[in-house]
Amino acid sequence: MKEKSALRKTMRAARRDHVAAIPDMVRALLFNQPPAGLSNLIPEGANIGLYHATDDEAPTNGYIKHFLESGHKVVLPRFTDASSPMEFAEHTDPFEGSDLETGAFGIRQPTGDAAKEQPEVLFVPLIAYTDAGHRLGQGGGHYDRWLADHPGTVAIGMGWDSQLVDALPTEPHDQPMHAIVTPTRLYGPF
Ligand SMILES: Nc1nc2c(c(=O)[nH]1)N(C=O)[C@@H](CNc1ccc(C(=O)N[C@@H](CCC(=O)O)C(=O)O)cc1)CN2
Ligand SMILES: Nc1ncnc2c1ncn2[C@@H]1O[C@H](COP(=O)(O)OP(=O)(O)OP(=O)(O)O)[C@@H](O)[C@H]1O
Repeated sequence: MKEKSALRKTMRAARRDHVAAIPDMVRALLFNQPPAGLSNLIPEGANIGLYHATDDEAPTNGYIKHFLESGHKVVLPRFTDASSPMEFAEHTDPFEGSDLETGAFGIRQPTGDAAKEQPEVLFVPLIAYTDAGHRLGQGGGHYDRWLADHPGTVAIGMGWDSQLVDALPTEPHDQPMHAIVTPTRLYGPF
């Protein structure tokens, strides 16, 4: 969809500028652990899906460590290219990343021998979001397809405040988030 691709371009650039303007010492303090308001959405012992963040994405390392320390299994997406579906596999070493390898688009993901697992709560990267929980992703349809195929999943968008937009172009396959978390706000739970 043309309108979405144009918006992705603008919003990726806005995100790059936003992140570049955050001093490193401040950035290190952000997204260290999920806000208390999310705890109702996260059943005890649930498998938690996160992602391995690229440079400008909301960082996930703090959440990964937090959930592992709280007794949850953490799973990360694994995919071969933009057109094939993604799956999730267990990640146990956030300190060294010894169980990860670099895949398509330079994204670190679980190696082939990591056990396939299903997330029950899924933190989702995004390019833009609205205050009603609508989300614009990378355009591969990976998360939209996965969430359509796993309807019980609690989906929580993770992004920077600069990624908020008034409205997004929508298509019937777009999957709404149950909540969106930023360094300053929790939108939802809806
Ligand atoms: N960190 C991370 N992992 C993820 C995703 C994501 O958005 N972020 N995904 C989300 O679905 C899945 C991978 N799917 C992807 C689909 C398309 C592109 C993509 O088109 N990338 C752009 C480059 C973006 C940029 O760096 O500005 C491209 O190559 O044109 C990336 C990932 C699963 N893992
Ligand atoms: N449930 C689905 N079944 C089949 N194809 C789908 C489904 N959901 C999305 N797609 C396809 O995926 C492609 C990308 O969709 P869209 O532009 O909405 O992606 P996005 O929301 O930005 O990406 P993502 O969900 O990966 O972050 C579209 O061609 C769309 O038709």
